[in-house]
Amino acid sequence: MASPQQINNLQNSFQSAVNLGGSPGIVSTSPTQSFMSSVPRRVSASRQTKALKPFSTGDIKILLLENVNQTAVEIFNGQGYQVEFHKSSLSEDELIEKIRDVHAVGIRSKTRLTEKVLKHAKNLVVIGCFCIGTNQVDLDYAAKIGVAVFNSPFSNSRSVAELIMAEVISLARQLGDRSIEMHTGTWNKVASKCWEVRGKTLGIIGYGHIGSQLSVLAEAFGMQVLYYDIVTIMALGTAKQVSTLDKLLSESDFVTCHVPATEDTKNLLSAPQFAAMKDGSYVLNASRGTVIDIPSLIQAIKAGKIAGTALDVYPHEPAKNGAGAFNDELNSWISELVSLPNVILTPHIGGSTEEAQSAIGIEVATNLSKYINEGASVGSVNFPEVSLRGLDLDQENVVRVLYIHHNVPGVLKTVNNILSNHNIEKQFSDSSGDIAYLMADISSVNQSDIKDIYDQLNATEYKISIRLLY
Ligand SMILES: NC(=O)c1ccc[n+]([C@@H]2O[C@H](COP(=O)([O-])OP(=O)(O)OC[C@H]3O[C@@H](n4cnc5c(N)ncnc54)[C@H](O)[C@@H]3O)[C@@H](O)[C@H]2O)c1
Ligand SMILES: O=C(O)CC[C@@H](O)C(=O)O
Repeated sequence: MASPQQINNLQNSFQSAVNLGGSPGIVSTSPTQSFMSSVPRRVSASRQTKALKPFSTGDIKILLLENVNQTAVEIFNGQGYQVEFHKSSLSEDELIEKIRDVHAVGIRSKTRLTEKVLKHAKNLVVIGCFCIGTNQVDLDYAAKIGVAVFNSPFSNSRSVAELIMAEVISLARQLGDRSIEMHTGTWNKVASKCWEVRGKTLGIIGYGHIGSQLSVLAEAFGMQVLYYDIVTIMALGTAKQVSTLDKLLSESDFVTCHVPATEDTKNLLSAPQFAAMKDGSYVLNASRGTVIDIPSLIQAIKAGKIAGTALDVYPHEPAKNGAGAFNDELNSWISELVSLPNVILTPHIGGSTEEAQSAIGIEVATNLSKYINEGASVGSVNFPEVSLRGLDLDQENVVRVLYIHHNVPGVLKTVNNILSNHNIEKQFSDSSGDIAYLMADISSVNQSDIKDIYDQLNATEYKISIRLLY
């Protein structure tokens, strides 16, 4: 586990890498119980900006599920937030109960934050997906209720690419089967249908962070790389982008999926696609369980068309670790799948390395803290990206207004009218679809003005949510 010093160093390098300004101070969400309490301000030694800090930090409640890395827990504890940590995901009923009062929730891929669940969240400000995928969250609904969602877009990409590379070789050499045989006392020294990967073609579907990392690794093993993507992407090394999925399928010895779970990628590989593949080729999937139609894959393996598969993700996955959790009740075809030769199955561990989890913990916890403390939404996946530079140390009586609203004409006029008794030091506003987000630093604000500003903004017809930081 990383030491506090290591976390600090990693956090510092993360902050400078993403170039997020502002203060590391402590803040809360809305002018509730403790907003008038006077808490000493903390100041960043390096940036010399003023820490925004309206309320007692003890008011901020963070719910962390699915064994989110301890680096995140330490960052949130360091901010003075109240952290409730769970190793596994929760049932929908438990989640609804727990989400009621919290300001932030941190999850990985198992927890479904649906509209039904989010409707019960009364104080929620931000969601952190401590992973790449965000399909488990209803992003549109979250934005609609003014909740920003952050993820970690690439901290585990290398880990996934390395796992896939290992599996490409394992499939080519039937390593899974040989290992299982040895574990049961069987010595089976065979070369038939075992291959080198050198000179073979790897077909990558989705040439994003993971697909492109994998491309570099595969070429280092002497493989040729083809990729198919819905956008035109510059090839790394000597990889070649192909214009159709069929072309990739018909020319590749190994086909691997690295696309997000969307309506378009549902059953992207099904019976017709397996039929279009080379005889004796291999299929890998470490993206999402919806991307491959597994019953059709089973038929293609049984028919001898596909020589093996490596799967890390499934349409339904167990909520927690444990013996017997991966069974036909979860997905009706599991016993059939496990009985087939050259099938490598892993429990969604593509991104599960110490390096990736620690980096994800730091990245997402830092972004969540910056959003809670300063309102900075840069890097959010469902929100307009807005940030303001930090306040100078000597600025007194300054309030930061965070106003999330419906994207309709007339808002700025109304809001600036409310703020007009004060000096607007700086202001930034952006929109994304129906949602818009305005940040403004206003000066010459007495403590007694704060509640009045809040009430006036709260009464505006366009408002989705408001926070005032000072
Ligand atoms: N197994 C794991 O532990 C693990 C870890 C990380 C990510 N993932 C999954 O892998 C997915 C990909 O990750 P990434 O970081 O490379 O994402 P990314 O967004 O960087 O890249 C995805 C690529 O897929 C392309 N794409 C989208 N729809 C497509 C389609 N219909 N056909 C072809 N290409 C399409 C996009 O244009 C993009 O280039 C994630 O969405 C996540 O669900 C799994
Ligand atoms: O850690 C997880 O649960 C998810 C890993 C991976 O699928 C991701 O989306 O990053």
